Amino acid sequence: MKKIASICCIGAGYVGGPTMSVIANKCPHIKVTVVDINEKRIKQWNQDDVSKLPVYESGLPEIVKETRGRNLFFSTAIDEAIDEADMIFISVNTPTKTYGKGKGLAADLKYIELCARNIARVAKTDKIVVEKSTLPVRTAEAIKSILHNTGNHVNFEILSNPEFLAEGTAIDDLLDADRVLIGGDDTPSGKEAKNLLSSIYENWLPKERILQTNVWSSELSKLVANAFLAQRVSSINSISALCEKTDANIDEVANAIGYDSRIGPKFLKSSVGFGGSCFQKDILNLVYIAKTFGLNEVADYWEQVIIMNNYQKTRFSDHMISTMFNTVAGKKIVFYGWAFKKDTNDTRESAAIHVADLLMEEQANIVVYDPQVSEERIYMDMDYLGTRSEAENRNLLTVTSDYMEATKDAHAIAILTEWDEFKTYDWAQIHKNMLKPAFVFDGRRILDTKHMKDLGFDFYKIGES
Ligand SMILES: NC(=O)c1ccc[n+]([C@@H]2O[C@H](COP(=O)([O-])OP(=O)(O)OC[C@H]3O[C@@H](n4cnc5c(N)ncnc54)[C@H](O)[C@@H]3O)[C@@H](O)[C@H]2O)c1
Ligand SMILES: O=c1ccn([C@@H]2O[C@H](COP(=O)(O)OP(=O)(O)O[C@H]3O[C@H](CO)[C@@H](O)[C@H](O)[C@H]3O)[C@@H](O)[C@H]2O)c(=O)[nH]1
Repeated sequence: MKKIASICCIGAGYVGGPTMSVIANKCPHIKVTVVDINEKRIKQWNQDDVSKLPVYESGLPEIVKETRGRNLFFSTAIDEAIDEADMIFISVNTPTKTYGKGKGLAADLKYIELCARNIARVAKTDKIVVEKSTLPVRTAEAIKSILHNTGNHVNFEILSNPEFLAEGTAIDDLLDADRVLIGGDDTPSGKEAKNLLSSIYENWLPKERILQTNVWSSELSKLVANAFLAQRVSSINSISALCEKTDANIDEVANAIGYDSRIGPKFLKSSVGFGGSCFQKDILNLVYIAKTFGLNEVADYWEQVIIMNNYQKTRFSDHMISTMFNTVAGKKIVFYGWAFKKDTNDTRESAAIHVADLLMEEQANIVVYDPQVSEERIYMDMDYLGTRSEAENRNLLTVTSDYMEATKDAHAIAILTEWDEFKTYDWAQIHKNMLKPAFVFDGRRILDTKHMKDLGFDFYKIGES
């Protein structure tokens, strides 16, 4: 078996950056170059101060500091890196299509195709091309077709190696992955490529955790894993609505069912709704694939997970409005948290965006505090929705770095992200600062109901009557 001496990864985002940092760190004998068309992002990856990397992940700065410049490089010289590499990972974004056929459902593969064409144009020696991005089933076929029709007699082996890391715990997830999935052809060269990729992960993971499948099983498993995880969140959130109408408590119900070893305790935390760049996109993709094959019942079944998630976000904002005497116009509402979950600066599909949008439709004045998300990002999220003008967004929503000052004369606080620091705030002081009745809407179930009520708050916690 030949050896891999040089890897190139196209896409220096939330997956490409951390994944390649860990590979480079664990494989000092391999040169790893991460390339991107986004010059600003590459500059950020290369800056001296590793606390300001473009991706905020615990443990990442230390790994980058140790490895960058040794065998880890970030660059915009894409062609050069492709030319030099034995193995090329494609880790570019695959958002939901916003135009044309499959609009709103299918994955937009234009970035993937551009990568494939770039590789086809530049490669002069045989390459293993690895799909790291999440892709619809049979995308590898399309990539293969582009690469095999270049006419320059280079052999390409295409592998699917979807990533399962979750943001906020990316480094731990990579270092101690439950499993690594490698899909590829069962031809001799396909098997050799799978084994070569496997040998990279074997530098730090036990061989039993590295699964080899055919390429389509691998592509489909990624979508299905996310669909199952999201389904658990939507299932528990559907029950949270029922708990609010009865005297049941959603954490007690989750705990009770999670004790059943067949169900298990994880991913049963009720919330204002799941966000993140993957769950919704991947389920929509699954729905689209099912519809394409005429499997409408299958499509409807999975679509319900998203319908329930949208319901949860709307239900939360509707409850805020009805509790505050059916009007929030001109009222100051402080948002604690904007990221889609704690310990990340990623805001894609964050429930906070949708809750803010609905409240702003009612003319509320939103003040956002998030320990990691920038003001620029928050305005980009709101402007992207296109609900109102940029000027109106800036008029109705402001961003603060002072979580305590923000509560002065506020009518309400809504907790949209479960950042640990929110639990340690001086809530007695916050109560003093606010107008009365002082409303707190806990969309993440992080505050103690009795304590908050004892302090005098009008307190609502999702999943509790
Ligand atoms: N974010 C996650 O937690 C996560 C986890 C598992 C899988 N995934 C999947 O991994 C893929 C990447 O996700 P991400 O969150 O890292 O995306 P991202 O948007 O953070 O990063 C993608 C990067 O690719 C670059 N890019 C796009 N086209 C390019 C081209 N032609 N040449 C060079 N660079 C190009 C973009 O500039 C961007 O920096 C997606 O398919 C996603 O579904 C994401
Ligand atoms: O019990 C739970 C668990 C999660 N969430 C929410 O669900 C969303 C997604 O959370 P999580 O899965 O932890 O983060 P992601 O980074 O989106 O990771 C998911 O999506 C990635 C991209 O495909 C996959 O690689 C991961 O395996 C998969 O967990 C977030 O808004 C969470 O707040 C809940 O509300 N309740």
